[in-house]
Amino acid sequence: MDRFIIRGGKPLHGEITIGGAKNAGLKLMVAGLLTAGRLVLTNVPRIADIATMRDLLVQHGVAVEDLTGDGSSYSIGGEITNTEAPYDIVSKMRASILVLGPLLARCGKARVSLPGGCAIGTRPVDMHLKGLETLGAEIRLEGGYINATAPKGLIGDRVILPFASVGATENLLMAATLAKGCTEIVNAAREPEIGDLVACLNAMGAKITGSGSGTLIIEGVEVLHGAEHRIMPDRIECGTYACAAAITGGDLKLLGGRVDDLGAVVRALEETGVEVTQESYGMRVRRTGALRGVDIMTEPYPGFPTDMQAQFMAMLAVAEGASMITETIFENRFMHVPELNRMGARINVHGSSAIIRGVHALSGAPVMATDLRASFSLILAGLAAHGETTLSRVYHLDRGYEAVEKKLAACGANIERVKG
Ligand SMILES: CC(=O)N[C@H]1[C@@H](OP(=O)(O)OP(=O)(O)OC[C@H]2O[C@@H](n3ccc(=O)[nH]c3=O)[C@H](O)[C@@H]2O)O[C@H](CO)[C@@H](O)[C@@H]1O
Ligand SMILES: C=C(OP(=O)(O)O)C(=O)O
Repeated sequence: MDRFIIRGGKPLHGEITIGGAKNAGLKLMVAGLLTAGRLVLTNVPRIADIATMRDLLVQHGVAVEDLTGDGSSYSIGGEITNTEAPYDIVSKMRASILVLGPLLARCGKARVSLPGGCAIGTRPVDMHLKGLETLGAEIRLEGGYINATAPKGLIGDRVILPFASVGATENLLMAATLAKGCTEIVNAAREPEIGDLVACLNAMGAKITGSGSGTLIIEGVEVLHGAEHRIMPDRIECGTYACAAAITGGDLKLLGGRVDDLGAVVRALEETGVEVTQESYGMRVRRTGALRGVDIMTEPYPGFPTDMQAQFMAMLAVAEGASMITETIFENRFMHVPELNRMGARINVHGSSAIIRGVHALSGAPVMATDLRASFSLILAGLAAHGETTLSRVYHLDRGYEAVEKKLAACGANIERVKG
């Protein structure tokens, strides 16, 4: 298992190119299941989750071609020969559940392993299943699998989501593109990645309106055709490197970064005393004064994203004064707290809130990654800490961040990957 060795204390200066968004790219690849034509995706991030999604799609029988040979551009589409998503892939990556709607819509049946929980929470899929049932699917849970059929095809209807779930919105949205008649998804999630998916589906011939409004209207069509789509920049990667500039007192140009996608994060950064500007090349983030504590609550978009919570906590650990972070999306997303405390942070968790009392400095320590964003919060702490930090279980990080050590080292960080 690879690990990182980080020797902290250097402010980061320079340019980092923001890659394509993991949380858009994965769903856009799944959209390839909806067409017998060719969906060409560009700006694909070279991360482990994308490779897992490629494996999943290939075992469904569709053609997945690496167009440039470097994993940055794929063509996806063709006939589906297998409608089962097996446990060994779904258990690796929860986004696999998103094949359920498209398989049902195109083939009238699907057998998908239940994803189960993960380090950050139990993460049920009841809203995905209830929504598909509203569209006419018959669903049975058996032996850890979701067995779904739509003998008469999917039929458009009104689905009211009790919570604006990102995954449920995407599953229903994709299924509804090929359903008979009109579907309305009320209380749909509004994350920018869903806007990207809508844009791609519409380019494939879908008829979707209401993107970003909380109500999606989908007029079903007979077939979707091929299209070409460039995956949006990863707002979470961008926000993460913004925290790297902030925690080290540096100045980073985040090429391709978009302030508009990161409203709540940018406002919180500014409250801590960090300067953020939109430039023609992307987002610039710099800090010259002290960091100040702030209070944050994670919420569905346009609120503060849960996927930025751990990284912000590392930053607030060295801010002046006290901060409070309340996590409302996942019930167990504070696994980084004991690790940050081992580096000298003073953080107490009370239920869904963490109180962070800023300390003057952190000190390097051996720490362990528990999930994707927690991993990066420990890297951030290591970049700011005195001495050496060793981060193990880097495979969590590799799920969603491309070339971390190269991007950071190019801006002056002392970080190396030790293979093992
Ligand atoms: C691959 C991807 O894009 N992952 C993102 C997606 O995850 P994901 O799509 O899993 O997140 P959801 O918005 O669906 O989940 C939010 C909350 O709703 C609960 N829930 C969800 C569905 C359901 O049927 N029943 C239910 O109870 C979940 O357990 C969780 O507590 O959105 C999350 C919230 O922005 C992000 O943190 C993840 O990075
Ligand atoms: C929680 C995340 O991803 P996933 O939904 O794939 O676990 C994330 O990207 O931070």
